[in-house]
Amino acid sequence: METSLASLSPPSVILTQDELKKIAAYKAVEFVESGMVLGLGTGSTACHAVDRIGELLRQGKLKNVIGVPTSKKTHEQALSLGIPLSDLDSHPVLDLAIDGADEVDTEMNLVKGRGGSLLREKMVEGACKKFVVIVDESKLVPYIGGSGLAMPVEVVPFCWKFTAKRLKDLFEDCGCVAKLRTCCEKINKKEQPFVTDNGNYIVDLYFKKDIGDLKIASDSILRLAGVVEHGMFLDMATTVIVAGELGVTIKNK
Ligand SMILES: O=C[C@H](O)[C@H](O)[C@H](O)COP(=O)(O)O
Repeated sequence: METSLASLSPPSVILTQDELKKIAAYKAVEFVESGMVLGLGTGSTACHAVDRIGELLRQGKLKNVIGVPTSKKTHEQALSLGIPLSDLDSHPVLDLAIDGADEVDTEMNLVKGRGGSLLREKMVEGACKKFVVIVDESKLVPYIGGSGLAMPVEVVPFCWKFTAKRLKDLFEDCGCVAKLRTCCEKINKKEQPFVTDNGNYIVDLYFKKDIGDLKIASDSILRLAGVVEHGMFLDMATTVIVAGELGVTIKNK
């Protein structure tokens, strides 16, 4: 694993989190070449990368790029920018994907899916030769789950409470709390489940302690009937670009 510092001089003004996301995104788009088939990520950081790809295509600085979006939202964004689109059925091997993450640990393992797009992201990014992750420095954690925020699990709606209970029981020793994700829309003052692009629900897991061996944790979650996928992306990122107040760090596998 090699770590290098890109040449970005320390800013004289404090940058906002969104400006840092944009810096990481633009840096990642430098890896894009004409003729590539690209996985297009989802979320506020990936959105900057998709915008930039659209801009370079419009300017003629990139040509013949094809995008495979990881969500309906990114599909819409890419369409509006005139990026030619395809899917995994037609392009089962992609050259490069660029996407954000909710957490990045010291081994470049990720938590993704706080925006609800983890399943399509894992399918698309798992089919890429290179997967470039773009984050601002707030996403760096010492271990997965270390932010204290959600580790999302996509589950089928059928008896979701049963599945949520089994997920919680799996991680009882870590003080796990399992919560159904809801959306802002209420019907008769009642909160409604957040529904993914695939028609599923999300159960968010919160841990009080380190969950230990991530491969074991991953396998035990995936063994539960009712679980579709989880938001741990283990050993998938090939490059992580981190934008922080002191500049951009690029870490390669
Ligand atoms: O489902 C959402 C995706 O995994 C996003 O890549 C992740 O949540 C990071 O999003 P953002 O760049 O908005 O922080």
